[in-house]
Amino acid sequence: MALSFSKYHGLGNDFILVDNRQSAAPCLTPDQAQLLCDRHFGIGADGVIFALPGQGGTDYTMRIFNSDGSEPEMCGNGIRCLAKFLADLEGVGEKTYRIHTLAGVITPQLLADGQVKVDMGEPQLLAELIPTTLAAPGEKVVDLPLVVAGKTWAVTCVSMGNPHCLTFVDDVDSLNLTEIGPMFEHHPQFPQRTNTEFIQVLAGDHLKMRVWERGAGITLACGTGACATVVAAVLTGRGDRLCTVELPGGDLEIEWSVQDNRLYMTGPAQKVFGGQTEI
Ligand SMILES: N[C@@H](CCC[C@H](N)C(=O)O)C(=O)O
Repeated sequence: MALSFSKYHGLGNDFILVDNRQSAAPCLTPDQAQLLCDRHFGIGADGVIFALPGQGGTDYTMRIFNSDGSEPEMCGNGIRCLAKFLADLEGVGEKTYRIHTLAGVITPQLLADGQVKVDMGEPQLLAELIPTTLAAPGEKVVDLPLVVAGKTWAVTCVSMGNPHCLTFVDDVDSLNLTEIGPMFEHHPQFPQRTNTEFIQVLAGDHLKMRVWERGAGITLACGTGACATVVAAVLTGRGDRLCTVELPGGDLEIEWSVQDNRLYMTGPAQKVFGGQTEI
């Protein structure tokens, strides 16, 4: 069977976008998505995103498979790419979409300058909502000790619909993420695995972050992770509510609003190419 696809990226976090508007179920299995994401034997991507019909009065539904075939609840860079993909399909410019995701309704807005601003919703902080067993149900995980690779890390946990474990370090570039990333991801205290962000504070409004993603490994950027980074920085008194988060693929502007407790993420989304592949 031939599959038409488009490839987009948000700061180098890259996705295969599939027009799945004719059916409520993704047209690929997790195994097929995993093959397409392979950088040697497939198209190459951090994940596959499906644009499905909207549910519950929304414009569209987003489903996503990570490059290992697992299905996350949300993807920040991915939803900016999806918004751009939908606008390209519809032939429109500035527009706001209401997108149903497994993490609730998310609202990306295409701006006049080509950037996409996304209302990412409210962060969840209670241990059982991350989920993690690092604290009792009803409690938050803020700067609590976690032993990984023989070292004690002070970690903060935040859910942006998907799980994030965040830790502040003196020098992000010196870390061997390939070695320690999988140990955080599969740590028994994260029953649904976790994304892990390593953060260096450059200034109160400027945080440098590297990420090991659940189901994808090292990526050049993570939108939900950037939002979780600002939440962790504010909770631990290390950063401001309005921050530039510097990632290997570029910068995201993140605001954690005092007014409505929601996270707002602004960044780019770019089409790379389109094509057809056999599956
Ligand atoms: N890159 C994403 C997050 C994708 C999902 C993540 N790997 C997970 O399993 O939760 C982003 O930009 O948010």
